[in-house]
Amino acid sequence: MKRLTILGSTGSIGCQALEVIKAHPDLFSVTALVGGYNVNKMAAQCQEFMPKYVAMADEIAACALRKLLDEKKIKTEVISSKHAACELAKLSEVDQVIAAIVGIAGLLPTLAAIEAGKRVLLANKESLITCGRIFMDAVKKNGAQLLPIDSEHNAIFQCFPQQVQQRLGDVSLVEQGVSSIILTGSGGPLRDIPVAEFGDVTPEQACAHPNWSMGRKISVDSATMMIKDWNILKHVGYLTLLPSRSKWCCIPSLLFTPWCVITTVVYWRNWALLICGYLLLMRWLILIGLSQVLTLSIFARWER
Ligand SMILES: NC(=O)C1=CN([C@@H]2O[C@H](COP(=O)(O)OP(=O)(O)OC[C@H]3O[C@@H](n4cnc5c(N)ncnc54)[C@H](OP(=O)(O)O)[C@@H]3O)[C@@H](O)[C@H]2O)C=CC1
Ligand SMILES: CC(=O)[C@@H](O)[C@H](O)COP(=O)(O)O
Repeated sequence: MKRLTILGSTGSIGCQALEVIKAHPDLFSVTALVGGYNVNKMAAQCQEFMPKYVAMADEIAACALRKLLDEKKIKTEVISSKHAACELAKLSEVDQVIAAIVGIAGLLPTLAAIEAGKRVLLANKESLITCGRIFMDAVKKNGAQLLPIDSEHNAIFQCFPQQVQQRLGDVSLVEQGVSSIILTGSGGPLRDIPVAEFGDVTPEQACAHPNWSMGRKISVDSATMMIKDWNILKHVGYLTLLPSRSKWCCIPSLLFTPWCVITTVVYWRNWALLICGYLLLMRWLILIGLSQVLTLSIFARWER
């Protein structure tokens, strides 16, 4: 039984992670949840998953949550200090941490989990974009594991042999025979809107991705294609690849695939190429990460 802390449990990735856990109660259990300000959603999650601890982003949200939990006689301990999320990320009784707080707020709790030597399933792109080298050094120093669970990085990860997967951040992909890596981009909801009309686009339009159901920040990053720049920056930190040392390609004009099925192509020096993608289910990636299998050898029960 793997015991988990979920950072950002009230968000899109967090809720999907809880769906995975709910479908596999014999394999995974929730020890701690961390949310921001969505008190009602957190109360519902506490009622369903009975975590031992919860952290909220501020004391107002924590007080409101304590009140709701008291009414329902739920015993979860609710905290909200400055370091509350970090404390729950490094609990000794926790095996794995899902890092799915959006933005820079996710940095310190994720780093705390790494410093505690946890296996970290990383959705928070921002940590590697801003602090890739620091994070990868901390992974090595503390014997932690970092597994990407956003679609692009997980797809690349799946294309590598196990000896590379186990040494990411500490191995030269060029020396391992990788020639280049291509990301695809769908263009999201604005794909067919001329740039000249972007000024009239509403937040709701920008967040209405035709294929993925994601939080608002990542949806806007996808709609503006900024997400692809983020992803390249993130690769540089995560894979220890400097753009000058390897050919980095992100060619939306060539690989503008509206379906979001193939996310990555890895070219090898021997002319082999490995293509990976997912059928629009973040739950698959989460399950692969949680179950510690590197290939799709586990059958997802909710699909039966
Ligand atoms: N959604 C997806 O399919 C994908 C997401 N990602 C990445 O995963 C991360 C999460 O994305 P997503 O789930 O879409 O985002 P959401 O906006 O849906 O959720 C964000 C989560 O972060 C929490 N949060 C926000 N601010 C704070 C804070 N100050 N302290 C503690 N918690 C906070 C929110 O809490 P609350 O709502 O309670 O305020 C919520 O639980 C992002 O970095 C994104 O780039 C990567 C690949 C795919
Ligand atoms: C689900 C996920 O991880 C996103 O990063 C997604 O891949 C965005 O892709 P598009 O911007 O190409 O739609």
